[in-house]
Order: sequence, then C-alpha cells, then structure tokens
Amino acid sequence: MTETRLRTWTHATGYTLAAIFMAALGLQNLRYGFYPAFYLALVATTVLVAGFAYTIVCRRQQLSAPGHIVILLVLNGALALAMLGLDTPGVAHWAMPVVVLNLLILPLKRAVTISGLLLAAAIIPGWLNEPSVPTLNMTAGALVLLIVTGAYVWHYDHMAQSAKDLALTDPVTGANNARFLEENLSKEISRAIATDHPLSVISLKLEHTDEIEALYGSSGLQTLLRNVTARLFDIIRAGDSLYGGNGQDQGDATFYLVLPFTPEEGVRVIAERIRRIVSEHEWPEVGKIAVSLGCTTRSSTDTEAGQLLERARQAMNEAREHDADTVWFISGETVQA
Ligand SMILES: Nc1nc2c(ncn2[C@@H]2O[C@H](COP(=O)(O)OP(=O)(O)OP(=O)(O)O)[C@@H](O)[C@H]2O)c(=O)[nH]1
Repeated sequence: MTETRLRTWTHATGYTLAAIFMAALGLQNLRYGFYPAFYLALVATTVLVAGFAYTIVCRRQQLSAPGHIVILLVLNGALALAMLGLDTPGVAHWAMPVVVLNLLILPLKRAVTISGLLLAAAIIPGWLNEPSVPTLNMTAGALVLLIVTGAYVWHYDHMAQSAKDLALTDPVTGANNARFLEENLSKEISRAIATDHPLSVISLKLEHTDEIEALYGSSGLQTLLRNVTARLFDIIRAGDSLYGGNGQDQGDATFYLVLPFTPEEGVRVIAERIRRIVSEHEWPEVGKIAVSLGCTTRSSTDTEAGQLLERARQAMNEAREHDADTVWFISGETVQA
C-alpha cells in the first residue's frame, strides 16, 4: 500500500468513526432534551462528514491535503467555544476523540498545538469554577492522551522517514541507491540539453574486493566501502552525485558519479584526482587498494541514460584490461563512429 493510500484510509476511517461518535452523542442529547449539546453535535457531525468527503475527493493529494487544517480548525474552534460558553455537563469529554483525530490527520506540531488549545479550553473552566477530583482526573487523562498519542505519531513519522531514507540511499555505503541512477541521469541529460551545459559520468570499481572479503570478511569490506564513499563525498563538489558502491553481491563494488557542468578536460582531472587519492590512501585495516575508473562526456547524440552508462562501463573495462589503477576515457564520437 502506498503512503498516499494509507493516509486516505486513515483519514477517512478517522473522520467516519468520529462522525458516528458525534452523531450518537447528538441523538443521546436530543433524547434527554439537552438542545445546545444536540446542536453542537450536529455541527460537529456535519464538519466531520465534510472532512470525509474532502478526503475522498482529494484522495490523490492526501500527503499534503491543506484542507484538513481548515476542517479541523472549525471543529476544534466550535468545540472550544462550546466548552467555554455552554453550561452543558460532559462536553469537555468530547475533546478526547477530537484530539486523537487531530494527531491522526495533521502534521505533528500543528496537531499538538491545536489539541493543546482545545484541551486547555476543556480543563481551565473546571479549575476556575470548582477544582475537584473529577477535574484533576480530566486534566491527567487529557495530558496522558496527548503525550501517548503524540509519542506514537512521532514514532510513526520517524519510522516512515527512515524507510524513505533507506530507499533513497544505499544502506551499506550511504551513497545514492543505484536503482535511481538511470532515472536521475535521464533528468540530468534533459537539463544538460535544455541549458546546453556539458555532463560527464564516471564508473569506478574497487579492485580485488573478493580477496579483501576473503581476508577481512564481509564486515571488513563493508567498512571499506563506507570509508571510500565518505572520502568520495569529500572530494566531489556539491552538484555532483554518487551512486551505488554495493551491488547485488557484496563483491560488486562499483560506484557511479554523475557530474553536471563537467566537460571532458574536467572529468579527466577529477577522475585522476580520485584515482590518486583512493590508491595512495592507507585504508584502515585493509591498507592500499587499487581502483579502475572509466569516464565519458555526453555528446550531442547522447539522449538516453543507458548510452552514457554503457560507455562509462566500457571505459572502466578498458581501464581494467590495461592495468588496474588506471583512468580510461571514451568520447561519444568514438562509439558513434
Ligand atoms: N564535477 C566536478 N568537476 C571537477 C571537480 N574537481 C575538478 N573538476 C573539473 O576539473 C576542472 C579543473 O579543476 P581544478 O583543477 O580543481 O581547477 P579549479 O579551476 O580550481 O576547479 P573549479 O574551481 O572547481 O572549477 C574543473 O573546472 C572541473 O571541470 C569536482 O569535484 N567535480
């Protein structure tokens, strides 16, 4: 289930349950002749039904859906005014489900602010009129509800963000996940064509990773991949992006660098700099390592990511055939000819 669908279901279910709850309270109050409370429940139910309708109509925009804040402000405002103005016993308890609804639907900070104000409206009159054990119970209950639900929502948001980060970045190296390479490179190609700026790609392979894994274990190799990634991030400039480093099997330590605004002379400079820095460094535990780099620059006939990536891989294979620890460049025209 996508995040948008999950939110649509959660919001729609929240509004529905709250509407049923308010409608039941309304009927109960009608039966006993508490008309102000009945009208209040009627208003609340109508607003909640509007919230449900809004959720269904805007089901594809539920990740942002700005209408919820308006709907919930009306609901919270009506309840708060009623609690401050109506002399109807028990209305303060109506705030509880509305607080849960706020936290379920709104971003955490807004939900806590609005719920805090609503609970203040529910509690303060009790303390001003007749501080008593029920008032104390109500205050404690409101605080526990706000804290527990708030903590739960914060935990969920945190988990959702971690899952998103994990999907975008390689869990071992922290570089961009290689599965987004083609998609992002396609965007860079379109940008390069539109703005007429040069674009280069480097394919980089750490050599002898099988031996490194055999000698230092997979955790040793993973530490090396992480360290190399961190070093590469230090070397490249802000607009450059780094992908992969941890292929399907652990031994496939191939990275890709996408370098916007970088012509052939530039990619040769940066590739050679990377080769020198990586191969001259004493890596903790592992010592010296060798690296092969294949690079290429977009020519006017390159319109697809696959073409550039294939050429960068070919250049890397050439580098490996000539001598590990080498940089090899293939230009677009050479392949097209
Ligand atoms: N994309 C990218 N290109 C680089 C990087 N470092 C160097 N280059 C390319 O290599 C060329 C020469 O770089 P340097 O020898 O560092 O000279 P520079 O004039 O100080 O480089 P810049 O001020 O970064 O343009 C630059 O103009 C870039 O095209 C880098 O980190 N990323």
